[in-house]
Amino acid sequence: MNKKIAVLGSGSWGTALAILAARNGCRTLLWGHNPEHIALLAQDRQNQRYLPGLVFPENLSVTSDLAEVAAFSSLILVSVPSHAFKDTLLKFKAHLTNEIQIAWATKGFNPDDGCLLHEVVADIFSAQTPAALLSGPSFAKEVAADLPTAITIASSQPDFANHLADILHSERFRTYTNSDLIGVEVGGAVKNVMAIAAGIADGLGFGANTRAALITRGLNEIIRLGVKLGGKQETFMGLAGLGDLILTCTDNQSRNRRFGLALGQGKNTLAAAQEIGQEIEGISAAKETYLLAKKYGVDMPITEQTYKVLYEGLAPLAAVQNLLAREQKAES
Ligand SMILES: NC(=O)C1=CN([C@@H]2O[C@H](COP(=O)(O)OP(=O)(O)OC[C@H]3O[C@@H](n4cnc5c(N)ncnc54)[C@H](O)[C@@H]3O)[C@@H](O)[C@H]2O)C=CC1
Ligand SMILES: O=C(CO)COP(=O)(O)O
Repeated sequence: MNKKIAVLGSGSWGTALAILAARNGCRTLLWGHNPEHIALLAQDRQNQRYLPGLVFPENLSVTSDLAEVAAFSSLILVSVPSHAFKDTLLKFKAHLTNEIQIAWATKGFNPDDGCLLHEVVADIFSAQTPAALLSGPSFAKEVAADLPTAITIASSQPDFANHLADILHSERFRTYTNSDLIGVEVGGAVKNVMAIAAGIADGLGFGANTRAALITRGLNEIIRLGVKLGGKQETFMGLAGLGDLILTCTDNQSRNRRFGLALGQGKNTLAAAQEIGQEIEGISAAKETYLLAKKYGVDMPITEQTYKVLYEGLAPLAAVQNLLAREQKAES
């Protein structure tokens, strides 16, 4: 395979995806914004901080120079946190001289305005720029350890989705294509809010019944918002919807779930976030989802209570009580 890809973001997910592409025979360049961290990666040939013990394949190199990225490949895969997504693309664009194809694996909204990330991409580049999103149940450590994983590649340009699938797909990493960008984006962003809520419930000592109820009613909320924003209902029953929701609400590898667990056990938001020490996308997604729900008149009670715990100092137990005290209604 004589293909090249540049991965932007040298955290756990960007590193795992770069290792995956390189293992598949693709020449891969991993970019990170922190030159000292990148120097360590170059020296150790592994990412000690995020994926210790996984030696980089030979065809994986690293850089902190966006000009080098722009010269290396016309295909980039962005895996920086959502708060850095727009800024990273703007800085990258300044170095571009040729056509570009953009994929991203970031899960979240643009923080300033709650826009979906495909809107950010279309604004910065053009609506014609080949664009695709990677999402679904995929913990970085398990992908890097080559454990079987299945994900969704969403794009309105089937040729580009297939091209990306060709680079990433392997026996241990199955890719499914989907044309519903909005549904896949909303599923990936809002499941992090539900994972915090599920963690809170477990941290408070509630049981499996509560967790299953939160996942099911959480899915309902995600569908209501996603369909309102233009996503397709069936997308939310797939890997990037229910699949990722189950993963992050039930497994302690999830930073969002662990953050919620710490809150339920009595830690404050700052202490809980410091304990995790990595990106917790659900914190900002709770705010953005809450504001979108208000803007579009969508009923999202779990999101609302999670928002109030994170931003208004509501006690986790009171949040659960508020949910339970809601009036009896038909299941929908
Ligand atoms: N870790 C995982 O298992 C998965 C993560 N994701 C998504 O991938 C995205 C990145 O998450 P992780 O890599 O897991 O986070 P992480 O916490 O492991 O690493 C975050 C990375 O972002 C970098 N960063 C921080 N501020 C930055 C800035 N202003 N500009 C550029 N880079 C900056 C950090 O230096 C670090 O390399 C998130 O949206 C997350 O939801 C998606 C699927 C799986
Ligand atoms: O999105 C993820 C797995 O699909 C990772 O979830 P966390 O960010 O909660 O760890």
